[in-house]
Amino acid sequence: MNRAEKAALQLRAVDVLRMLKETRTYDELAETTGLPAGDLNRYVNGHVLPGTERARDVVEELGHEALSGELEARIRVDDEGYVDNSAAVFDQPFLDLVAPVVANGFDFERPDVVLTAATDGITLAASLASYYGTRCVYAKKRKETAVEEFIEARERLQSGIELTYYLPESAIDDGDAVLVVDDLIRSGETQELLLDIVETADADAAGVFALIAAGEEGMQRAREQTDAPVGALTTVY
Ligand SMILES: Nc1ncnc2[nH]cnc12
Repeated sequence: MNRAEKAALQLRAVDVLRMLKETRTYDELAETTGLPAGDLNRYVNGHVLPGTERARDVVEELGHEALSGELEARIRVDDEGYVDNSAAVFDQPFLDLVAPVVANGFDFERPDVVLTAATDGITLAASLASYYGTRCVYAKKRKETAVEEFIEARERLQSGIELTYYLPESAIDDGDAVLVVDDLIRSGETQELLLDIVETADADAAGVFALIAAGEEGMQRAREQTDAPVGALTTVY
């Protein structure tokens, strides 16, 4: 971790503690975290920053659990198993808390680019890209105007419909480490297309991440396609 990442981690730990503090007293927060109430008070009030190790523990362990809980509280699954996650993907401050937890808790290689597919993954990808200080790029189902060269990935879906995603060729360089992210992974079809784009670009996958895994199928499919870590913050059904 470089100095800027350490500072970002310390600030994110404060964000996580502030989130937890909203529903707890300092004594309860001390119990949850195992840290002294006096220190917590100074962190939450912004007078002192937690050291790097403490910050890492807060973000990786507490953050992960707390954010999975927050995410679960924000999503609704309908009778047919479809997920309404608008309360998560429309909430940029929430996603800004997710980014350091993802960056520190999933063994992903440090990416040069964060890649998603338009549209619902974009806010998450933007948070992650901002945390890592990298580009955020997204493939679309149509060719953007005035771009001359595209990387294309085409697939026939389970439904029989052919789907093509297009990414401007300049978005990913040879040898880039690319973190593939999306709000939701279910069949794994979108992730497969995005991983195809990474391969066509002669780049390397740094990992595959989704906020929500709807079942295990998509995660499994992604694992078959890449050796990079594949993870989700929460799994429904
Ligand atoms: N919102 C959603 N819920 C469940 N499966 C999906 N596949 C694509 N979008 C989905």
